[in-house]
Amino acid sequence: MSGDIPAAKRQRAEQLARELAEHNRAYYIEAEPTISDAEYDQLFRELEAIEAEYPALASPDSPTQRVGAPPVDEFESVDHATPMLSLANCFNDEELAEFDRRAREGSGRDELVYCAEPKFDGTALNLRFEAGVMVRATTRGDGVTGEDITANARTIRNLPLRLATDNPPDFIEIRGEVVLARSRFNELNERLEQAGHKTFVNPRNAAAGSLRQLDSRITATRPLAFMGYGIGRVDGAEITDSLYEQLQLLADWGFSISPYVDRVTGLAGCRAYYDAMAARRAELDIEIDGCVFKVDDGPSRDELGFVARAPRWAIARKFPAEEMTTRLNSVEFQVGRTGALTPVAKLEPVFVGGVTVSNATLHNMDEITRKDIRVGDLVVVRRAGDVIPEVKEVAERGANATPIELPAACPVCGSAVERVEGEAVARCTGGLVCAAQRREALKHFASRNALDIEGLGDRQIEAFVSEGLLHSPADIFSLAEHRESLVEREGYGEKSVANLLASIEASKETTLERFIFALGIREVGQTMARDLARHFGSLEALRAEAERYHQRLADVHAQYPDNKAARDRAMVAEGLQAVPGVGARVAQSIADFFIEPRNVKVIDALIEAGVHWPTVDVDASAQPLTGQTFVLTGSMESLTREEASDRLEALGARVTSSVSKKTDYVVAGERAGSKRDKAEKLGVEILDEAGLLALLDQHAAGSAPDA
Ligand SMILES: NC(=O)c1ccc[n+]([C@@H]2O[C@H](COP(=O)([O-])OP(=O)(O)OC[C@H]3O[C@@H](n4cnc5c(N)ncnc54)[C@H](O)[C@@H]3O)[C@@H](O)[C@H]2O)c1
Ligand SMILES: [Zn+2]
Repeated sequence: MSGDIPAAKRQRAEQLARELAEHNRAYYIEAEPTISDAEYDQLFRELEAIEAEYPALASPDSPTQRVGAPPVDEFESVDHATPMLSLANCFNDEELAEFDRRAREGSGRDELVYCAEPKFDGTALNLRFEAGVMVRATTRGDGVTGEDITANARTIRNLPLRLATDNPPDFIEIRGEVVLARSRFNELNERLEQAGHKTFVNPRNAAAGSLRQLDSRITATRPLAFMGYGIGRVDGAEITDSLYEQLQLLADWGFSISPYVDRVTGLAGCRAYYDAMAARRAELDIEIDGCVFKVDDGPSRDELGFVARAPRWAIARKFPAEEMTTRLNSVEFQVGRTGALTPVAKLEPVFVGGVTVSNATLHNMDEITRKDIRVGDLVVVRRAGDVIPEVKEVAERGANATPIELPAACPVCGSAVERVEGEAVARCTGGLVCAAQRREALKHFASRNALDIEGLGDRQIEAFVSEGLLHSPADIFSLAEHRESLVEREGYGEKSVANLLASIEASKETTLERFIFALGIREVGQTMARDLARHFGSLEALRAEAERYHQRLADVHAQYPDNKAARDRAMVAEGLQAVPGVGARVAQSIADFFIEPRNVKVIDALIEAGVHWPTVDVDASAQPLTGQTFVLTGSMESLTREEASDRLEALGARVTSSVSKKTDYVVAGERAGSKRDKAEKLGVEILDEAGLLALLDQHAAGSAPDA
């Protein structure tokens, strides 16, 4: 039978097995992996696929049949009372559905209830308690035999050394993950760096490496935490067979468990849980790399049983890998709306964060220099959540790698490129002469949150700009003069041109805040535009104040030519800076914008073309919470953050995302983290959920007409 296996397959399987065993050692023993988890998983799946096709190749010691890595001599080896297995994993929704289908069939249920938990990205630990006292702690090792690291485990501060109960089981194994919170990880790395030691790549490796220290005094200096997730063998006590209830039991006994554990029903429940955790991932201080779904009831689990390395009743639904390595082929400089030159990496396409990425930002020249990135290098690309993919660091220096240089002239218009002292950003000095800046300014002007011109998207603008139909935003309103030639264009016709011209006409009726936002003033986003509109009520008032500010700035400069602190102090009370959220930098760019004659010309032309808006009644728009800034953090029971934010904004408040001295209130729900700490440090008032509701009620009541 083994004669049927093609030699190439056998060789590949052997090679994969060898490589994976080597990676296991680097990962579990050294805590210094040499490839990313995603790449490891790819190799693992390749081996699994070959073994599925040729089962004779799946030897009992194949990495697909075993867990982790065997213990080393440095620690004493200890057998677990029940094996510590791994988890089957899946990377997409179909595989999750397949798991649910098999679990239902295997257990004979129409629908299963799952205990849903975050999958901690740390390292597993098994604890033995005898008569309620922790007597031994072991690593997972190869799943059967682990390493005795009791002395190290005792140093973990949130790990109870005695169960908080009067009736402990005679014997119990408690399992969980040793983790290092992100914030603690950064502190640790800083400390290591200062002491001239090697730093860790990520919190997981730091946790694993710290736990396996031969000197427990070193472990004691590492801010590790233990998060309980399960129970192994139990003697001398009847405990609930519901995994969800077992977790509550762990919590009662004094263990930290994830605040996000839940009980969900069926595939739909698992999906919703996964989506919710994926959305929350970035803000969690303890890193997670997926969700775990475990069949909650004991009898169903017994029906399902185990395969070699994992239970059939549990699955880890992994988040898409956020980092991958690939080749940096070249660098292009893109010119933005404000002339800023952004270096963009052109990459060998790579699947990361759930999408194929071939462009990633390199941020600016300072970052490139700091990370010493060169064309031809193998680089780590990161795409976390919805953020733009970035080149994080060099993974390996390429042969013949060449340094990246900032062009002296704008790649689009040829104007000089300038780098302002103390700023990381380089800019094209061409202004509206530069087609790239014009194009980006026009895209911004027509975009949804600005004038919202339907039918005039990025693609159309690019075409119109390159054909010379559009130079400045005001030209949009004379497109009607080119009706004839527009109709002739490919992909256009009478009807689409009529639609486009109609939506351009309709966009003339707008609001002051949209108009201010559409101008594309540097540093002025949507929220700021709204605040400016509300504060000044009219464009004339804003313009007048910008001019006054500019003049005042010049005077103050003359008064204190060498004293920036004095200048800053003198400007604090100036008109523009009285608007919430407007600091010296923003005020300066607003002033610069309105002083520039080319901008004034564009504004006048737009108004001339018929763009108009109702005046904002400054007094009427002053609402109970106008001028107050809120930051929301943590979760609340009775309303989501979006709802809270909507209700606050409806009362005139500003809701922002970062806490500063200018923040009036931080609303801290359950599990609020670093933002709450920062508020405490800065002395910003903190409201809990009840406090927020009271505040909302008070103002809602206040605005209702009294009988
Ligand atoms: N980069 C490398 O070289 C390399 C090498 C080996 C392994 N790996 C990574 O490790 C994975 C395999 O490791 P594994 O076998 O430890 O599996 P795993 O880490 O994917 O899943 C099993 C482990 O999850 C942990 N876990 C976290 N939260 C849990 C929860 N709520 N309930 C139960 N368990 C929970 C437990 O420690 C358990 O042992 C691979 O898929 C790969 O991503 C990478
Ligand atoms: Zn240019």
